[in-house]
Amino acid sequence: MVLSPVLGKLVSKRVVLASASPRRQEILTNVGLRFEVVPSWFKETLEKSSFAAPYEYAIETAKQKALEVANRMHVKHLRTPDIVIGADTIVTVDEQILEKPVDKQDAYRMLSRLSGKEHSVFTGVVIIHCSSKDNQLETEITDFYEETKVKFSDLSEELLWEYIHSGEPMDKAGGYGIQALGGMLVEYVHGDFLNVVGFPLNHFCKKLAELYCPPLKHTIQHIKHDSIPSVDTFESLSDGESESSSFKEHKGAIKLDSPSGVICNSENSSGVRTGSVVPLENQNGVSDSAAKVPSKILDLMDGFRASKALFVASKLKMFDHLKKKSPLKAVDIANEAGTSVCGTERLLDACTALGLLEKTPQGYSNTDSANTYLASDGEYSLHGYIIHSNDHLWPLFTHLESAVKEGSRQNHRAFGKKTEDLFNDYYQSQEVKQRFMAAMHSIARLTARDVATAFDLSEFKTACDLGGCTGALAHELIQIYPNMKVTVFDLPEVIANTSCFQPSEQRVASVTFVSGNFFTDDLPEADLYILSRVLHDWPDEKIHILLKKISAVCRPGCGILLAEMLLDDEKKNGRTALLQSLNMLVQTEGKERSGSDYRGLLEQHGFSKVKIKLTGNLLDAVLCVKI
Ligand SMILES: Cc1cn([C@@H]2O[C@H](COP(=O)(O)OP(=O)(O)OP(=O)(O)O)[C@@H](O)[C@H]2O)c(=O)[nH]c1=O
Repeated sequence: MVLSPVLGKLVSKRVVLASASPRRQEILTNVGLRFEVVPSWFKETLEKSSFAAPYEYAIETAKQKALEVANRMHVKHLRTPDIVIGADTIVTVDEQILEKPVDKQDAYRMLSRLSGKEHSVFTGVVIIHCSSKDNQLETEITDFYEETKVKFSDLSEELLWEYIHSGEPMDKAGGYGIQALGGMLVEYVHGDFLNVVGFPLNHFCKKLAELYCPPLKHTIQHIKHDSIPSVDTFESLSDGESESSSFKEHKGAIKLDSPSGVICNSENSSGVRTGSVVPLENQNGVSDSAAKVPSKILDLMDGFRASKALFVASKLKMFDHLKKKSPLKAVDIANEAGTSVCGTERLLDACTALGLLEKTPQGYSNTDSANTYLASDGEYSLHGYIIHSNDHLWPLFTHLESAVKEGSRQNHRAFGKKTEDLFNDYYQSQEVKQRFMAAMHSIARLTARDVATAFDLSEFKTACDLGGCTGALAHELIQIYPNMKVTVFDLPEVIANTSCFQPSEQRVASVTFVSGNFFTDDLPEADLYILSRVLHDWPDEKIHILLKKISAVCRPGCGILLAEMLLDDEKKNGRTALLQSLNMLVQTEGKERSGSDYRGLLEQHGFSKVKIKLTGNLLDAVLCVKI
């Protein structure tokens, strides 16, 4: 990947964003960084007058936010993160620091000060590298700030109040959001736009490049003093693992500053190569046509081949063999897996090109990602979900065309039987049941931390995870909220098979398993009801039945926590969630919904204060409280 090798250095690290700001999450998610969001509880109350310059205040606040999270995660015996990122954005005008307005009057005070003038927006950023020595947290802190100048037009009273009543100013420094309605107030911006939005991405990448990729001697002349190292410098650092499809479109179209070459695409179905710098004399006319190659479309055409290569390598346990011993030659792996040598070699080579394996003259080895996510014993292994995708979703997706024509699920076509109840199918054979539970478990393990920390849930003393399956989320919750007791409520055939998914060393006593059907049986009492990947299985009518039932047993102050992939309101961005909605079409009567859709459903049953959090992980979170 040309653009993201610096971020790629963070792939195998546990990165935490210590910020509740949805804008920061979005900026970092958009560039393919994988991170957990753990909002800081640090109160922004440092004495401003004790700082010589406003940026010092922003940096110190960012530092305190990040340190609070690093300490909390360490002290609570959670896995200490590798890196915590904190940020603080402030606006300064007439030597005054403006933070987020406390009420509409305060927003009016701020915006009228900014009217017709130039002001500065500073974001202080802190990157903390954490380690644990003798149970003590050790930190190495890197900080920086970015300043952007913004000028507002003269704002009339009417405009000011209309803007304030839109609600947009309230959670934003200086009382405006340049990325939305607030953009209409702005005459000019000098500097990094994203810095105003809340995170100076360019400067952040430079810092990472400084920290992780000190320039090699022979490339120094390519790096302008004030720029992110130019793409040919990144090229030599690129590790296939960091490849993310959202950047691929740029490939083949980018001409390097360096006179020595052009970037073209590695072998795809059109026979055009990608990813390497090709000297001019070797181009064979590729450079002219490369700009015209529709890389994104070609990648999509290849998408099913790549998925299937991953599925088959997982099914044949190749990542497990390589985790046990590596490097291994194709012939050794073929012997282990009982497969042909020529077929195995092609599969391993394809997996190497997909960035899942590394290949040297000594043989093949797993990448760090493959060890973590693809080997079946990895802590965050996706093996269960991959096998479910291969054995269950793949056949269903071959009938997508019928699903789209008919607007309904295709279980009868894929598996030759009509499904009256989705889960009947899953649970009638032991093998299918185990496979489905392993799939749900792997997604739950991967997302549980982000869901559990999306909001401060410490006020809820008891929780009931309806359809909580193996209890993965329940176990995460009691780690983070040690005083919480969690009941996992699921069908008897699920509860009977949870034992092999239980953690060995945790305080298991705080998690209780109760069997029942949430549509037909009484619900256990709880302060907080959790529905993780449940509502997306059902049409609105069924959701109303369930929410009505939960509402009836909820006392005022009790809550519901939803964990779902949230669609954007316009249903046009976020391909994972939109593809997941197709996934629901082929196998259920349900669908994915937006945060506003869920808000609407919840409010009809007396739940209010609906808060929506995009976590940057596969599942987002929605919290609401019964009034
Ligand atoms: C000027 C401006 C600011 N913001 C937001 O203002 C918040 C600043 O507050 P903070 O204290 O730095 O962050 P926070 O939101 O309280 O989150 P946290 O990091 O948890 O303290 C951040 O959200 C920014 O995006 C915009 O979205 N657009 C703009 O044009």
